Amino acid sequence: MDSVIEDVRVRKILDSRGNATVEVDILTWNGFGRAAAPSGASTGSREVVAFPDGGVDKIISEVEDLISSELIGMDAEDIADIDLVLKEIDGTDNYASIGGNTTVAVSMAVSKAAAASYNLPLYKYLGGNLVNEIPYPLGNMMNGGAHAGVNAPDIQEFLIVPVGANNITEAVFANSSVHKKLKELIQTKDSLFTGGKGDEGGWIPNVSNDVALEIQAQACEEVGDEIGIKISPALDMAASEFWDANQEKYIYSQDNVSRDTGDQIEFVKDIIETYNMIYVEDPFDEADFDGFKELNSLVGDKCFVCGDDIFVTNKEILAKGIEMNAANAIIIKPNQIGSLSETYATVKLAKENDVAPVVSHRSGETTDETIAHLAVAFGAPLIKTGALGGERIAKLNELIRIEEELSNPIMVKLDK
Ligand SMILES: O=C(O)[C@@H](CO)OP(=O)(O)O
Ligand SMILES: [Mg+2]
Repeated sequence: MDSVIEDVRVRKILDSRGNATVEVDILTWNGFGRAAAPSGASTGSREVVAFPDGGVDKIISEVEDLISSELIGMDAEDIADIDLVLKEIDGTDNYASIGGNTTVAVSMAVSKAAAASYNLPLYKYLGGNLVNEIPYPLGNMMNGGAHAGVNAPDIQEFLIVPVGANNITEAVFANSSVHKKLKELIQTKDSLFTGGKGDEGGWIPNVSNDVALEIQAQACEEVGDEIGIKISPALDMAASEFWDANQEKYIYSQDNVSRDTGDQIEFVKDIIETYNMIYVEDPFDEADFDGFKELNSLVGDKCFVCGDDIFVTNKEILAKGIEMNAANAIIIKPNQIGSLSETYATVKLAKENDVAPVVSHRSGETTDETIAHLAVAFGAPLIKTGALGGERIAKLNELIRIEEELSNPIMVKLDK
């Protein structure tokens, strides 16, 4: 009774890139939940459709009433049924008619309303009372590729993990210190640097991929020494973005080099070993399961080899990856798959097979903090949500609040 849905509101709001997205309010008899959908720039081709033609305006004018007339009277606790109803309203297998961004925002808002109806925070409502592990934040330090301008490195994200941090506050401040240090280091290598930042708040240096890797490692070491904890470098290469299917090569335009899959395996392995990378995401094109498999067999014991565009939070595609042993980690982005229950099914399959779920933001974000709760509820070892910028710190600061609320919080144990 407490969680019966009484009202559904959908509105058009801004995201961090200045594009339109949806925000959904769900009112129950005794609670309220609000969630907004993010959006990607380097999207996997098998992600569900974000919005149909007509965009958010079509959702407001044509879809809001359809959704609210179905959902009002349903119990927000019945998230699996609600997600099915949304799928039925949509009627396609990839949310092409009402948009996965619409359905994911409804799905998350419904769960938040259900939690609020019983006066529980979302992480506790979903994860249970015994949940006490905090994920390490993968902080975004420098941006290239589709998240930056023309003269930036081809590698999309130079990330770090403060693996020695004892709590989330120490972790997020370690990340912001490395971000500050990198500003100084970039200035020594790039005389034209104006302090420009990419979509996720990382700096955009006008340097080669190699120089970026070097200063990334230097910043980790110097700040790590200053504050007395280990900080490890990590990458999201987003390699689908610079894979040329005709030439069958990875094109590094900033360095004037192209690499076939064999060269790419060697190149990435070498980077991982030289810099002790703890995590590398999308080192190959989304269709290159064999490249993933080979790299995972070479370095999977010491590095998270993580699939984003290759798996798109899709349980069936992950099953193929598990069968091939293509990766030991998977990016979890609820809007790639369109609902909370489908997201959970993928997380469950990953965990059952020792594939680490890494809950992630998108490059276009809002101040919605839901993924902080999902990461804790799912027991994710890592959360990827930037380091700075209002829409990024919304999640990081929420993790600080969650940690404060827990009676016996611990940082999750990383097995790399
Ligand atoms: O590639 C990624 O992992 C994400 C987030 O960092 O970018 P986008 O949202 O553009 O897909
Ligand atoms: Mg990625």
